[in-house]
Amino acid sequence: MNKKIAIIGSGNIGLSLAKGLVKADFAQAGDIILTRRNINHLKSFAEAGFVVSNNNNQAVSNADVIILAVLPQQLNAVLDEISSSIDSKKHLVISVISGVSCVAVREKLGDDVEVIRVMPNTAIAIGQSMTCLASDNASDENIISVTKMFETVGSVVKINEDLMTSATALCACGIAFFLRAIRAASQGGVEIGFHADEALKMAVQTAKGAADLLLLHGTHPESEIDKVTSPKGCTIAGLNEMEHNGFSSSLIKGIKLSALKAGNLYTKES
Ligand SMILES: NC(=O)C1=CN([C@@H]2O[C@H](COP(=O)(O)OP(=O)(O)OC[C@H]3O[C@@H](n4cnc5c(N)ncnc54)[C@H](O)[C@@H]3O)[C@@H](O)[C@H]2O)C=CC1
Ligand SMILES: O=C(O)[C@@H]1CCC=N1
Repeated sequence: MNKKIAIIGSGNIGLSLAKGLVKADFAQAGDIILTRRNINHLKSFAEAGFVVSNNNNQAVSNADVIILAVLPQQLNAVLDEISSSIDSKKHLVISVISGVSCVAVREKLGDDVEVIRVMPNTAIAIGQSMTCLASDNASDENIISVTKMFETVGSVVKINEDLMTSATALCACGIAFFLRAIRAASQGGVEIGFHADEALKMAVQTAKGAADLLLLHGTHPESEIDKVTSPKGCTIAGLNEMEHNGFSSSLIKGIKLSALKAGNLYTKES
């Protein structure tokens, strides 16, 4: 892509995205402007060729695609700051911010600005994001081009905007949920005899294998589980013990709470 990209708010997700886009050869580091209030934190990125700045307006003026990646509670100040530099004919605005509608972004930036909400996860840094995308006013052309952009760094699903907070919980927060499950498995591994480093390696590869089975076979988890659970065997014994202790229920409840929270992270007044 020969368009310039400004990432406004280069923290965890902004930097993961920047790394992923360069790794995927979608953009050159020099075509990505990273902003942050304290650019000392972006030293390694500047050394890697990214343009770094603490001037959001200058970044917006020098870019075509504006990616908003600050925290919800930091957004209003940023929108007020950049609104005069936004040109609806030139700029496409992409927001990765949880719980903020396209309408809310346009209320500050202007009615005719095209806004696309995108919900990636941190695996975007290695091209493995599950990214959900929604918009209420973007042209088909821009939806297609943003879909292609995020497909270079993972899978993309277009959803209705009202499901965006659910996507946040399942996919963006989901990274943490699965990581915690892997950590717990490795802790179990230590208790039954492995050193921590080997237990972690074993748990990680086993989790990867489980996910890949579903991706490559296109099967339902339960059908793969059926292949592991020998009658009167040790898998079903362990699995049922986990269920008696609320394994599925606790994941479901956590995802529901995260989705609820994701919908309440932003207030227009903040
Ligand atoms: N971390 C994640 O896995 C994901 C986060 N998100 C969303 O992305 C947004 C950012 O999340 P994180 O990266 O986790 O937060 P973060 O706190 O790591 O990053 C936010 C960055 O914005 C910078 N910032 C704050 N005010 C600024 C300003 N006025 N000008 C320029 N930079 C400014 C901060 O210095 C910080 O580096 C949030 O809205 C979150 O909901 C979405 C998907 C996944
Ligand atoms: O925890 C959060 O609020 C952000 C949104 C999705 C992932 N991290």
